[in-house]
Amino acid sequence: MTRRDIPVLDLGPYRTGTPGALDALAAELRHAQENVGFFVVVNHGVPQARIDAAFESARRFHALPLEAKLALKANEHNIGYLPFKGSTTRSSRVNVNTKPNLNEALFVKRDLAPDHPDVLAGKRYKAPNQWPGETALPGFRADVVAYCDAMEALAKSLLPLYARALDLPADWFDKAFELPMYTLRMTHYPPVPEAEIEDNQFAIAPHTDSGFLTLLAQSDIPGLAIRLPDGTWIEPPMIPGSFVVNTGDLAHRWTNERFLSTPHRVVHRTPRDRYAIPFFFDCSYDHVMECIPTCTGPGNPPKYPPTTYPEYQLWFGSRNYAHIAPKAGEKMAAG
Ligand SMILES: O=C(O)CCC(=O)C(=O)O
Ligand SMILES: [Fe+2]
Repeated sequence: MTRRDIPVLDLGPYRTGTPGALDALAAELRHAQENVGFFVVVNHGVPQARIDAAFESARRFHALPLEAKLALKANEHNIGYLPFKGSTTRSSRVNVNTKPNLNEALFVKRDLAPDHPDVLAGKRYKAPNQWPGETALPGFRADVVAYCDAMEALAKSLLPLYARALDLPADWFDKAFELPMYTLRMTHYPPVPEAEIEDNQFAIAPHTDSGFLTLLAQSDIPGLAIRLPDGTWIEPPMIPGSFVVNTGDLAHRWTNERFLSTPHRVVHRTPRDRYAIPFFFDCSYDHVMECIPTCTGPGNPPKYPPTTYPEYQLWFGSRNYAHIAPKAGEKMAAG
């Protein structure tokens, strides 16, 4: 297997409305989703300055003193700071991960005001972000929110392709994604001397992402590897300014396993700090993901019960993070 096994999709003709471009690209997407679960997009329209500012925000945040970061420790909504070695990827189906990941991260969700009705109602995963002060990091909040807005717009623009790839009308996902849930993970992987890395320990251990799709701005430092269905690990083509896009577990379940949720991991051997800013994109909070009609039929019954974002994320979060646990009466999806 070679690098060429991860398809590169050019969004240019689709974005400019070239006749036939939607269905041509949807066919490429279908191939990528059914065979690899990962692809790379170019000509996506997100300005490079916006991407650079997001990487710079990650660098600035993690350069803060540890006490300042610990003051923002991730809460029951998985919003906030996850300390170094603060997660162990127990949700994995491809590796028994017992060692904590060699990274620290800041999790950001849609920027809700403290008096937002869902916040006041105490809904899981609906809470204000935990920002460092404007004095400590001037412009940080504005840059991160602008990046989330750009990622939300890009992800939404891909939905007609996902719909056509599944032989559905182009607007089929519109209702489900009326107010998408999303999470930006701003990760720092410090260089760790070889001698300090234990057996079966990773910068981020083999895992599948939990959501519908992930947009990962390409880092200039390698480390990400993808496990193809035949078991070989390959690296995505490093195309500056591109995004690596992959399907997560919720798309895998929703499509009755037609779209792959492909395992991946990060091994960080470059003696430099590595930053990653994956954006995890999901449907609206209350939308019930029930097996997509074109993914089931005689002899192919739905393999999963219908589920919602909070039900599935609660299972995933409680496996991987000590700070996430179901409360009495809270519904959780079996993984
Ligand atoms: O750091 C990367 O390149 C990928 C990180 C990743 O897979 C994740 O955070 O889910
Ligand atoms: Fe991932």
